[in-house]
Amino acid sequence: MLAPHPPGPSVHRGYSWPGLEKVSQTIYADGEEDKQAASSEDFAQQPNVWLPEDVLPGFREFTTRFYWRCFDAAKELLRALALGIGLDDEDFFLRFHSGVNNQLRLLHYPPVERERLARNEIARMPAHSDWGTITILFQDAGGGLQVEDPNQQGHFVDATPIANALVMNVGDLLMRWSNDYLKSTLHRVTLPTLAPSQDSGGEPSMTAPRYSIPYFVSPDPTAVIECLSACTDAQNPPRYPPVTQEEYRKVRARGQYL
Ligand SMILES: O=C(O)CCC(=O)C(=O)O
Ligand SMILES: [Fe+2]
Repeated sequence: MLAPHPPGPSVHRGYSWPGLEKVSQTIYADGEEDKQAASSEDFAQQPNVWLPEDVLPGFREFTTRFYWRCFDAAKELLRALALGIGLDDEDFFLRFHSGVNNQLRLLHYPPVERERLARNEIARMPAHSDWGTITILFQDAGGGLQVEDPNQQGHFVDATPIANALVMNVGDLLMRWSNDYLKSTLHRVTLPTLAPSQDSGGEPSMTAPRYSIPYFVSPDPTAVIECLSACTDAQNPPRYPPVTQEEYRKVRARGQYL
């Protein structure tokens, strides 16, 4: 193993093999390890785990550049969200996000038997919400990502791939900030929507592999997330107590909700 995932389920770095997280094959990379080590203890405990440079020349440099490019796009979204929520200060969210606590994941879902996936005997990724502020997601053309209809529990709709478009998920912390005005929806990855004949020419009883790249945008660990007054009033009091990102991450890593 050239870039092994560190022990324990809550540290997301390096290569994570199928089954480790009940997900699939993933490579995690986080921003810039120099910055992390310098910026907080937390990141010193979670240094990146890179492949040796000669195994995949340029991977580290490219991935790091891509990480910060994604953050540029995310900052535009955070500004738009601030205005959409009704804040006067479009930079409000930026003050809580230096970018070092984001996470870039390169996901590979190997081919699986269609029947078993259809019968829910295996899941590509079970239903969950993301923990951070927002997630931006790049997905291939195969389909399979579904989002729960917030008005109809248990009813999932396809997030059909659109060429050159990214998907943006609202995470739990933006839901808390906005006092449920923006919902962090449950989503999952299931059977590809592409017909077997359109798959990449493999076995018809097997799905094609799936590739996706989520970029999780999280506040800095010490940021306090508190329901915004723009989203609360007498009829709509704050639904959540203030919490730091670090506290919330730990609670969710234990499989709990606050
Ligand atoms: O692979 C996908 O499209 C979804 C990934 C996802 O939801 C996640 O990693 O949190
Ligand atoms: Fe997700």
